[in-house]
Amino acid sequence: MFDGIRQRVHLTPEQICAMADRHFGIGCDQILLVENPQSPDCDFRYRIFNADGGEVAQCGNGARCFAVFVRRAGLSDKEVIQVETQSGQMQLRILENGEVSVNMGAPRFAPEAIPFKTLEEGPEYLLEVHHDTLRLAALSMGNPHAVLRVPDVATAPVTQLGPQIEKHPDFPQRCNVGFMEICDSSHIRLRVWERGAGETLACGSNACAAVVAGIRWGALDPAVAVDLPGGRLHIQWAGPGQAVMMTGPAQVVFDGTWPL
Ligand SMILES: N[C@@H](CCC[C@H](N)C(=O)O)C(=O)O
Repeated sequence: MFDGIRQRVHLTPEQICAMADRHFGIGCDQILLVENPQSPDCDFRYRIFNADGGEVAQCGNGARCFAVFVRRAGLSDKEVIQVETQSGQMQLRILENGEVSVNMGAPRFAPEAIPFKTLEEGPEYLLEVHHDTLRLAALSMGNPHAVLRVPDVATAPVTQLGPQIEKHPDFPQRCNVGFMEICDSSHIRLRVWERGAGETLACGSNACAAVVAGIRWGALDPAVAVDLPGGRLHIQWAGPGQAVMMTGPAQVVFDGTWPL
């Protein structure tokens, strides 16, 4: 059980993100707040906040970082850590090489589960954006994702189209937008415009969404290496109803304390 919360402080997520910026001079993409779990099967529970202070249900990078944080702080020596999140129970496994493998759960495609406004469910949708019609996949990894295929990720219009798709009225809870270049059937390059955070160096849940979309389009194998600006992830998906497995590193950047 987690016994780290000794003092309750009343800060809003916006205040925490702003303090992180002020004290550490960084732009945080997400912050995780750790709590005691409700289920006896779980070791920890955490809540996830985007840089804009909005609470969200899923964060693949956060899951890997959390596993490394727990091990480093000596909070658990279990090989598999069970955590509760808003998107359900997740298993985080620390591998011998220090990387973390995360069971990200099964993707969901039902439009109301994403949520995405469309008349029919499909592996691909057409979305009108500023007089252009874009082809994209829409799916949920516990949080909403759109994935577009681009010829060259380096020149993809991430900062132009990303915010427009993120806030498109057909995504009523907004979405994370991935721009995927398929190098070959087991290797993609990806840049992500994240809901509530803008373009980030990596997004684990969008990496899962991109690989799932590519597999459904018949363009990718069940195991794919995903190169993001921040590093490489390995994603595996065996098909509908199966959980997506994400494996990759997490690196400690610094420790800090806030005088409250
Ligand atoms: N911005 C996302 C939540 C964070 C995703 C994360 N960076 C990841 O690695 O999966 C959202 O609003 O859903």
